[in-house]
Amino acid sequence: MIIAQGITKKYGKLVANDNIDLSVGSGELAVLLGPNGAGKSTLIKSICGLLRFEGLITIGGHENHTVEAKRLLGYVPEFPVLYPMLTVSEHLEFVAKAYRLPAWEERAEQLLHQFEMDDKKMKLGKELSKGMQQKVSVCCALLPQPKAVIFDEPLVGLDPHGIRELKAVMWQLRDSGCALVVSTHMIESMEENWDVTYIMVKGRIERVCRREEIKTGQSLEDVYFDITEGHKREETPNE
Ligand SMILES: Nc1ncnc2c1ncn2[C@@H]1O[C@H](COP(=O)(O)OP(=O)(O)OP(=O)(O)O)[C@@H](O)[C@H]1O
Repeated sequence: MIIAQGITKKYGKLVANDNIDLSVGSGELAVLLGPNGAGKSTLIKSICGLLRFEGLITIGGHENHTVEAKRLLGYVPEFPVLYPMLTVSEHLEFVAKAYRLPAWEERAEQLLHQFEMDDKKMKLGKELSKGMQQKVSVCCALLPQPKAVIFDEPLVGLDPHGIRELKAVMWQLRDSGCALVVSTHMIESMEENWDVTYIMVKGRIERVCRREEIKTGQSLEDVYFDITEGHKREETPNE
């Protein structure tokens, strides 16, 4: 569903993404890991069509800058960007109209309820806390029922209920056949349900690891530190 081939992105002389290949199928959850500055957000922005890059990215077989690709793709950015003078309800209405969604109201209600935003519908974007903005951003991305969703650090700023709900939503999306890419530093939060992990270091994919490849007792965190620090963490007696 999401295919990136030979992606190179330079900011001046800095090569932020160096010849990256990534492929995420329908019903697959890919985790994107890497230290600060590894190039994760750059890759995500390229996939979402927000940056110019060298290489080819397709969503459901459509080149990523096309309207067809954009219809299929949902994006939850690292930092939510809301309209300060639109209410929460108006944000969802705006998305519904932009995507020409039929009968979207019930789904919008259900999403807002799921993230405990029922009583915030009339609040303006500028009146929302960071976590509330994040929840609205998630609701807006999911309203058009995308077939592929990219989450950039989605759990940061959410309260425990929001984290639980968003994780549940991700698993539901995956089970319903959606392709997911989740970039995060909160490795533990993804341990339960990942299918493939891409570990980026200095603009390159250093390791692609499928769940079935990791050894019994090995965690995603272990795999990460193996790659980024070149050795396994010493196990503590409690692990
Ligand atoms: N707009 C920009 N102009 C110039 N350099 C940039 C720009 N955006 C990112 N970079 C650089 O590109 C590299 C990759 O940044 P990117 O934000 O993609 O990393 P990241 O893996 O998402 O990091 P983090 O985990 O800290 O969010 C970094 O060296 C960063 O300084």
